[in-house]
Amino acid sequence: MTNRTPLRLPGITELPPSGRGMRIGLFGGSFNPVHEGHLLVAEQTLLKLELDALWVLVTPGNPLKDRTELAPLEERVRATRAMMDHPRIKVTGFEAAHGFTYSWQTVRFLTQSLPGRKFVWIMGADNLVAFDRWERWRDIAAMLPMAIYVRPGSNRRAPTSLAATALARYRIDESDAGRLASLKPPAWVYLHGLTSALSSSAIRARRRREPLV
Ligand SMILES: Nc1ncnc2c1ncn2[C@@H]1O[C@H](COP(=O)(O)OP(=O)(O)OP(=O)(O)O)[C@@H](O)[C@H]1O
Ligand SMILES: O=C(O)c1ccc[n+]([C@@H]2O[C@H](COP(=O)([O-])O)[C@@H](O)[C@H]2O)c1
Repeated sequence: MTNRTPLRLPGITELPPSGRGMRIGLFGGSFNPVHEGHLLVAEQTLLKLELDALWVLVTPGNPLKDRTELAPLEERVRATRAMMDHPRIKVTGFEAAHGFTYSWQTVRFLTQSLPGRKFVWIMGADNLVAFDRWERWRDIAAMLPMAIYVRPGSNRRAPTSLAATALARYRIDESDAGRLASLKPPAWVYLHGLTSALSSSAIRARRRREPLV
């Protein structure tokens, strides 16, 4: 008998199973374009959550964002792979191939198809502010633990946002972040650490002003 579950996710290669169940961070994003703030979140959460791997999910399109300026998925996947060249990081655009629009679909698919893995949802503090507008956000919180990473501009609003307040009793102390992946959801942590003020929208705005940059 083997506990290896074959992965059928395009762009993700199988990793060796570990005795305690592999801990995998899911870091979804538009990456339009990718920047060093994304890399910072990826590296810091790998470390602080004691993850074995981080899967970067390049979305076909955030359902809450305007898509006028959205670069093609393949282009965003390619640039994100180049930026996140790290042995524990896998970058994939698999949500598009499955026709997933909402994160709850991705989370349900992964947690059901790979029950031996311990998944954690990762997002910046700005997304906690808007989390109550996500489709089936309470179901997401009930399906897997979540880690919120500090982000300049959102740190005052995020901890008192509607979703943070609704989920307040499930918040764990940052000193326990290494245990988060093993906790039964709902469970979440607000992570502090190195910060980056970079944003894709600011980069796009600069490119519009200075097209040759
Ligand atoms: N500088 C940053 N610090 C912390 N988290 C970040 C930072 N930039 C992006 N993130 C997080 O990374 C994920 C992907 O972000 P995304 O691709 O939307 O980039 P963005 O810079 O937020 O884009 P935009 O400015 O267009 O909203 C999100 O969870 C977001 O909160
Ligand atoms: O499912 C939703 O309703 C939903 C709403 C907003 C954002 N998301 C997801 O959140 C992740 C971060 O999005 P973004 O655009 O902030 O990088 C990305 O995986 C999106 O698909 C998901």
